[in-house]
Amino acid sequence: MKLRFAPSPTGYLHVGNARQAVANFLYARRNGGKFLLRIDDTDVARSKPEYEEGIRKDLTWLGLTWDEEARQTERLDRYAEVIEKLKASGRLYPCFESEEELKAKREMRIRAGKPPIYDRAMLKLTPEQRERAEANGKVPYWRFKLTDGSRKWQDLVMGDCSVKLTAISDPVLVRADGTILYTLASVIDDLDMDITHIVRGEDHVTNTGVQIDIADALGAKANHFTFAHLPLLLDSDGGKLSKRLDSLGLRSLRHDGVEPMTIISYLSRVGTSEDPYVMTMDEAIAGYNLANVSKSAARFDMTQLLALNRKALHSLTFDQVKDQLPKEATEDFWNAVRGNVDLAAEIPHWWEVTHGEIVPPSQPEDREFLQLALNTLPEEPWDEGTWKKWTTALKEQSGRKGKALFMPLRLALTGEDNGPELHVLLGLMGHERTTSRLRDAILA
Ligand SMILES: Nc1ncnc2c1ncn2[C@@H]1O[C@H](COP(=O)(O)OP(=O)(O)OP(=O)(O)O)[C@@H](O)[C@H]1O
Repeated sequence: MKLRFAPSPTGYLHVGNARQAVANFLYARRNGGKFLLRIDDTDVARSKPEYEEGIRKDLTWLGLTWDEEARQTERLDRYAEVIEKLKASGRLYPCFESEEELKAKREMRIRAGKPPIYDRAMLKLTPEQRERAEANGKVPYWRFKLTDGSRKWQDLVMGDCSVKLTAISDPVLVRADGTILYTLASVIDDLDMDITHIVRGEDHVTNTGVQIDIADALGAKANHFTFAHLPLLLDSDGGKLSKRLDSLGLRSLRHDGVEPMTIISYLSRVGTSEDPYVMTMDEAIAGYNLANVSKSAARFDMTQLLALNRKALHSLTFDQVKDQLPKEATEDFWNAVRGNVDLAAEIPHWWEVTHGEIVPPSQPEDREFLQLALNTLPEEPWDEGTWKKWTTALKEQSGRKGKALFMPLRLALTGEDNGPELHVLLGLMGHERTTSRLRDAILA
């Protein structure tokens, strides 16, 4: 068994692309198969080395490893060979119509109530007509003659699938400048590289019908590949994700401090009936099952991802998280804040709270209470009982309790209306910082 993830380096990966990478990887590993990374860079105008580098970096960060890799632009000689064969067999046929001519034809067909598919006029071109066109300086591009019928397959996610080839225009597979299109290059690669399972987005269903036809023309046996088309992942408003717009990009999730295993766990369960929980990679592999993937589009739920990430961060030990913490951070600090952050990007703020500077918000109606808090703050040395001693005294002298007692203190000491336990933070902040913060809050 061998699977592949074949992104085009035309942008940075978003969570939708990542869903496919994760599905291919987990499925391959679950079944003892191989996993190949193939960079589909035949679209030279849009492909960029920095995107390719970005893709590798994001996949590596996620913890996905691949056994082989390939790049389409390194296989151009092989493609040329196959293209010649398809031309010789007549399956690739030369076309000379311009964009404008094709547009006019499409409009005519629509007016005549016919589907706007290519009429195969160029199939009837005589050798003389072709010579004349070339003598006039026209260079052909090449279409693939689809068979007249439907291509069917049993999809691991979508079930029975069928694509009616008579309802599709013969696809252009070679441009006038001789460059190959993705649709053909990808079939040649999948055959040459012994890919057995093609797991990709639902946007490829029509391509699959065409590609089965191409694979057949290249001599592949029936049902050579097993297909699984996973529904697209939409943003929370149901909108399309786009590599070009960098929407929900892996890079930005990484920079915000989402843990890679949060993403793997989430993506392995999104669009299934099973709830995600924070898994190890081994658990994700062992529990992955394409049969659980729903046929309908799934929405990416940031709130759910953050809740999962909070749990993932909570479970990290000081040693595991050290690299993401401020340089001087201690284990006590991590233990105090670890249950209260959704994103690692929030950690520096808590470091400022316990060891740096913050500007407390103004609480004019609580100034007197804060002054009382300052007056009753126990002198050093502090110990485990200091918080209790302080708040008991404060409670007695102010007559406050519950939220009225704790919220002004929390706001004055941390600048936030929620966060780690105050008694733990107090110990980390120390007497001097606590005093000056209360003073600042009184003056704010
Ligand atoms: N929103 C999405 N949800 C799930 N899978 C997706 C989504 N968008 C793309 N994919 C899948 O990601 C894989 C990588 O494809 P590709 O690199 O062509 O991405 P793309 O986002 O479609 O790129 P482009 O915008 O350049 O066409 C394919 O399997 C494709 O089906």
